[in-house]
Amino acid sequence: VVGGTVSSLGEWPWQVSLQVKSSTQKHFCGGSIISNQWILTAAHCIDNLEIPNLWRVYAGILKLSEIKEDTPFFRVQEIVIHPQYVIAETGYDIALMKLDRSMNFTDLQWPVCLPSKEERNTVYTNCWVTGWGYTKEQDDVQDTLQKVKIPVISTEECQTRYQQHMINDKMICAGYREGGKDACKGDSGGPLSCKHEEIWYVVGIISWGEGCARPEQPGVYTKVAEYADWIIEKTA
Ligand SMILES: Cc1c(O)cccc1C(=O)Nc1cccc2ccc(C(=N)N)cc12
Repeated sequence: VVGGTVSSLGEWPWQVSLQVKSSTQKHFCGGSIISNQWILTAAHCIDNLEIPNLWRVYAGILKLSEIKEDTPFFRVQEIVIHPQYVIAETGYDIALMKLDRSMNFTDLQWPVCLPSKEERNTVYTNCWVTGWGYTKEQDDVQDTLQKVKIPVISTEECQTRYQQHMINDKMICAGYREGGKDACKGDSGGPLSCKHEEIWYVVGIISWGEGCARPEQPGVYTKVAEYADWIIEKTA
């Protein structure tokens, strides 16, 4: 996250760190708890890492340095990638991870609400991006979960900022015209969380952007409401 501040423990209880255990173990992407057995993330996080057993899901964490050998994690039993996904920039950048066991909810690990298809036209005015990703384009993963408030912008404004791309109606964009605040590499798969009538929804999934926090280059997110039916079908 660029231009953000540190979060407090339990502030974003649906945020998880998706880590890959190979010869080493490291944070790869963010994700959101949407039920006691399913994590919502970005399909591009899984590129060439489709083997469920590689992944470890850490919930209820604020600092990545908290994670030790004996820190509990969830294994992944199944990975579901949207069938139309190719690369983040052309959309369908959405995936689901089924946990190997049901998660007990606590104050520190708790699901976020999914926006329904009917809420596709809701105007969200209180949206935040969270993650352990880069704080500038050439950076590294951060230790403490960061947060930053970012306004949603219209699809037409977003399309004018990305002339070389097709911003379709299954994408949602957020950013400041002057830049300075944005998601970045390492935040991918994490939520664009919006509070609407006292309830938090995962309105977007951190997907892509030209650089990070550049002026007139907003962040592009997978618009979760457009995939409500797909998510319900796959997690039933
Ligand atoms: C290609 C690249 C890097 O190598 C390092 C940092 C950023 C980038 C980059 O161009 N964009 C990105 C690469 C990977 C994930 C990203 C997620 C969000 C955003 C965003 N701005 N909302 C940009 C991303």
